[in-house]
Parts: sequence; structure tokens; C-alpha cells
Amino acid sequence: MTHQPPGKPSGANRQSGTIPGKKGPSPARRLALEILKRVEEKGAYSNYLLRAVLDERPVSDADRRLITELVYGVLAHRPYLAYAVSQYAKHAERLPADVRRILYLAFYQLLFLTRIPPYAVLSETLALVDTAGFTPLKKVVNGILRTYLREPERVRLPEGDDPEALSLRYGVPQWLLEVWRERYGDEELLRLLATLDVPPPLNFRVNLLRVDREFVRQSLLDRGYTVEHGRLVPEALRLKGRGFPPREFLDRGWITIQDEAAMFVVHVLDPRPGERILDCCSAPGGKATFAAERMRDTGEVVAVDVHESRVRRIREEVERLGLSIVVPTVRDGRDLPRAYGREFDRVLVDAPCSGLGTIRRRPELRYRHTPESVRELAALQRELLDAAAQIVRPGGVLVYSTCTLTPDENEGVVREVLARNPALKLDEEGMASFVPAVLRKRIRMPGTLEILPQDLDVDGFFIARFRVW
Ligand SMILES: C[S@@+](CC[C@H](N)C(=O)[O-])C[C@H]1O[C@@H](n2cnc3c(N)ncnc32)[C@H](O)[C@@H]1O
Repeated sequence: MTHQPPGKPSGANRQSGTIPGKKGPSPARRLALEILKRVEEKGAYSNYLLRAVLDERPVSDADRRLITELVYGVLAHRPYLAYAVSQYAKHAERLPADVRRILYLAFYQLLFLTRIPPYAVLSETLALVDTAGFTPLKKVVNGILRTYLREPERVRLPEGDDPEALSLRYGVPQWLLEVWRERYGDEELLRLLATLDVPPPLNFRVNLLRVDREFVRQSLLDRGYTVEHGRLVPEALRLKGRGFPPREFLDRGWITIQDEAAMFVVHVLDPRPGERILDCCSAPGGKATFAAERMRDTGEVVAVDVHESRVRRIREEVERLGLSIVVPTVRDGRDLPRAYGREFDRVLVDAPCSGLGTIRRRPELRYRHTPESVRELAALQRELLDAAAQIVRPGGVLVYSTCTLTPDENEGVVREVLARNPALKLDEEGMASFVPAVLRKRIRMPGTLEILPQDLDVDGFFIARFRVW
């Protein structure tokens, strides 16, 4: 996703004339279009959908990489691509949504993936217009692309650091840029944007109940993977680039794909063997199952989620990992005090949030949220925390985490919940004991921690650790 200035097309690409595109489009472009449509129209998460599609369709490694690059790139740079298309099409907004998507795919390749020759982009795009059922619009699309090839200088990446330029250059909405600039200042904001603009490593944890981390690392090295140790937790490994670990490692329950900052949340919760833990928003079970692994599968982890279909995912994960102490439970987290007394040693509220710390993996989130949706999520998070605080045993631990970077959620929620729950205290010492030196500067409110992607190349996360008295 690194930005490159629009490339000048070669002479061969400037010729106009017959419309290419007699062959069918490559499977990569067809699948990329299908995924983009489902993300935009059905609200699917791009990272889950990509993984599912790539799992079920037989595509080559090269195509996997291209599909991933196209889907993430188009989702991340939609405003810039829309602006680029509008420079060559008078009424682009009147084109059917699928044809616009096809044009975004084309312009993403022309502007960002300059290794793909423009004539290949042209013929692939026209073939895609055909198979998508828009043959009558082939001439229009051909005209738009050929005009670009003749006059590429009409579209320019804006320079300068004003919000409009940054927004187009990095694909982050202006309201969010303002929030981040106010919170982090100019320098840190630019570091954050630069990090969000490059593909993240793929992190996963090793199930130490089944296999040793070094064994997994060595097995991957033997198969030609570039694999490193994690930087925050001892169970973590990371793959460089957009590679994916072998399917059988997952099937055998050896590993679980999870960002390292998410793993770190479980370290801060610090569940111990034999304890009773409740995870109040737990699907698909990433943290609940990690808690069980760290508890050596003794004690109990009640894994609650409000969505039945998502609780099914927890069950599948529990089975895959061979765990016995996780109890998947369908319930609204706000109703917990009706079902339980003050009986849990530790409770985790890994709350539904705007997810803006994960936009490298789910680029679409940046355009799904607004200041209003953030405020609504913050209100839900407060309710969930209020309820969770009532089922922690006296002296027990409550952890609140999100994978987002907005102060209305996160610190804003902590402040309000503290103000109305005298039984809750931020656990400043406990939190500090988990935080490595490199992250100490991110403790703004003692007892809480904000992790930024540029710190350790992980997702952006917020974690607060409370004691309940
Ligand atoms: C950030 S995700 C949890 C991720 C999970 N902890 C993990 O590590 O795999 C938030 C979850 O909250 C659930 N959720 C949303 N509203 C809820 C509510 N009122 N009560 C319980 N769960 C809720 C969503 O279904 C979603 O699965």
C-alpha cells in the first residue's frame, strides 16, 4: 500500500483504437471485485472475508497476494481513487456501483501497483466489465482509462500536511485526522499515518498446551517462511509480508491468528490456573481461548457474547484448540448481574468499538464510523463496564480493552465509569508491572495504556486495568 506517484505510461500504452478484453479477467480481479462488493454492501469485515474466500477457492500464491493487495488497497484509498476517476469521468457517480468498483480497481493498479503494465490493467478491466454483466458500458470504461493513459498528469497526490491533503494521501477521513492531531500532535500523527500505510505483519500465538514455540518457528523457517519472535508476549510469532501460515498448523490447534496487542490484553488480565474468569464480549474467542491456554486449561472461562452465530465461532475455536474449560454462553453483557453474583476472579470487557486501531487489517472501518457512531459505542461500552463491575469478586480484577484510538471511547469511558462506580479503582501498580519500557510513554492515565501501531508494528489498542472493591 505504499504510495507512489502516478507513473507515466509507456508509448505502447498510449495507443488507442480497438477495445481489448476478449479473454476473461484473471481470477484475482474477479475475486477482488466480489470481496469488495460484499464488504461494501453487506458490511463484511475484509480480513475475515478474505481469509474465508482464500481458504475455499483454489488460487495460486501469486493470485492470493494480488487479491489481498487489491482489496486492502482499494478499501484504504477509496476517496483518492474516487477523486482520480472523477478527473476522467464527468458523471462517475451515475455509473452502477459495480462499474465504479471496477474503475477503482483499475486506478489502484495504475496509480499504486506500477509493476503491472498499464495495457494489462486495461484489458483485464474490460474483461471484468464483461463478466460483471456491464458489456454496454465497456466503451465508457475504455474511454476513461485511455484518457488516463494519455493524460496521467490530471491526477496528482496532494502535497502538504493540511487535513485535506493528508486525508486523500493516507485515506483517513478528516474528522479522524483532527481527533488524532489534537491527541498526538503533528509529529506523532505523521508517524501513525505512515505506519497505517504499510501492510502489517501477520501475528499468531502458539498453543503451548500442544506444541513448543521454537518447534513451530523452526518448522516455518524450514518451509521458507520469514518468521520472527513477537515483541510483546512470549507465545507470539510474526510473519513478514502478506503470507499466511500453513493450514495444517491451524487445523492441529498449534496456532491462532491474533494480533500481538490483543494477546497482550490477556497478559494484563493475567488469568491464573484454577480461577474463574468471565469474558463478557468474547466472540470469536481469541482472548477467551488464550486465557484458557494460559490457565493450562484448569478453572473456568465463561465466554459470553450477545450474538448466537458468533458464539458458534467460539465453540469451533475451543474444539480446534482442544480446550475443556471454556463455556460459550449467549447473553447480553449488560444483563450479566441478573445471571451472576460477585463471583469471578477476573472479568474482561473487550468491548465492541470503532476498531480504528486495526484499519491496516480492515481498511473499510475508517469510512464506516463517524463521530456519532463513536459516541454511541462509547455509551454501550460504559453500560457493559457498569454491568461487568458487579460480577467481580471483592478485590478481583476488571480489564477493559478496545482496538481503537478515539478518546471518547477509551479514556472518556474510563473517566465516566470511575465517576459513577466508587467500588472501581484503576490498578496503577498492576498495570505498570506488565508494561515494557518501550511502551511506558503511552501510559497517560496511570492504570491504563494506549498502544500505537508505530510502537511495535501491532494494532492500536487501549487497555485499562481496575480492581473492584
Ligand atoms: C471486539 S469484539 C470481541 C473480540 C473477542 N474478545 C476476541 O478476542 O476474539 C466485540 C464483541 O462484542 C460483542 N457484543 C456486542 N454487543 C454486545 C453486548 N451487548 N453483550 C455482549 N457482547 C456484545 C460482539 O458480538 C463482538 O463479538
